[in-house]
Amino acid sequence: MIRQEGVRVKVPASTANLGPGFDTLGMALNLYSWIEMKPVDSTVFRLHGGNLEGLPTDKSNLVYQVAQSVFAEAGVTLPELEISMKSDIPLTRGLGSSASAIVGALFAANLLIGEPLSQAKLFDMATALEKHPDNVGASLFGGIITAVWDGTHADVLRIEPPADLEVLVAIPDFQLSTSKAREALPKQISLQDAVYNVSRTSLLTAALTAGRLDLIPAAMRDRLHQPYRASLVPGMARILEEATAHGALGAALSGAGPTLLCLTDRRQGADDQLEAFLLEVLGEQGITAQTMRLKPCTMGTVALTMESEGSFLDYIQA
Ligand SMILES: Nc1ncnc2c1ncn2[C@@H]1O[C@H](COP(=O)(O)OP(=O)(O)O)[C@@H](O)[C@H]1O
Ligand SMILES: N[C@@H](CCOP(=O)(O)O)C(=O)O
Repeated sequence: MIRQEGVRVKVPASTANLGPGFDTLGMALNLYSWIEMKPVDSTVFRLHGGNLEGLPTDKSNLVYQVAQSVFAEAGVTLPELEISMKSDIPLTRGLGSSASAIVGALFAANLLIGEPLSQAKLFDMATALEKHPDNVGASLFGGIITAVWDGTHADVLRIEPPADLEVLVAIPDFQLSTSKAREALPKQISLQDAVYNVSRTSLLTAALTAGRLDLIPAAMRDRLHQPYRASLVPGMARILEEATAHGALGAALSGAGPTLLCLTDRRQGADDQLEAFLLEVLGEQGITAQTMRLKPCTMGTVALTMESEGSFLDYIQA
């Protein structure tokens, strides 16, 4: 059954790794993108807002391509689509814009044709496209996720974020593609560094599950990827080293960067001092950055009602 009236979905941004959990931990954030998809006679794209500037408006667009992969999997032919998008997630900054586009497209396309594919299937497809499960898992399921990918199938467990956990991000004014930041990584690491990360990822996962924010400073440290990416984000090494002295529970590169992320405890209210520190360190390197105070998003991707009379933009701005 094809929904001729179309569908609308809302997808959260995500931060991957949380420091040590490279390619396995992800957390959804209360920053969103929206996609509307309708069957039409001739494909058209409506991209709203500055974050989507420059993206393709033809059938090479990622969202169109991903939607077609859902239709192919379900044995449905639907080559012409009207796709409207708006996103508050800055592009190529380490806040999961590509994952939100992939997950939103999979979710919307599946909804448009009556949901023949399960959530687990959508997650496998999303991970195969994104190549790692952390961002797509968080955007699809919400909250904090820990996931593994065997190349075909992804297993995931969702963790409810601790109530007092908050997030401060500094988003530098330059883009850093995930592929470039992955090229900086070594092919091999020492057993000592592997143990360093396995132990901290385990502790961080357990601490988040148990709401033990006091364990985050010890757990949120990494030797697998951040040291190799530090030269790509000037100021990052100092921020990771000193953020806890300025009120953070822990600091990390958000995903592949360049955004820097601090976890904070709402009860400590240290954000002003921490924000000033982040901006000062980046500023010393000649980098201007935008800060955002965010929260973990407990919801994953959700369908929005199409009953409203208003346009896509009226609807999402209401
Ligand atoms: N809404 C969208 N529609 C189409 N492509 C998108 C969309 N959002 C992101 N992308 C693609 O994803 C790329 C960014 O992915 P990536 O380098 O992994 O950074 P990020 O950390 O933002 O996910 C963009 O350059 C663009 O090609
Ligand atoms: N685990 C990946 C996460 C990339 O996240 P993104 O938001 O930068 O796409 C990595 O660290 O490469």
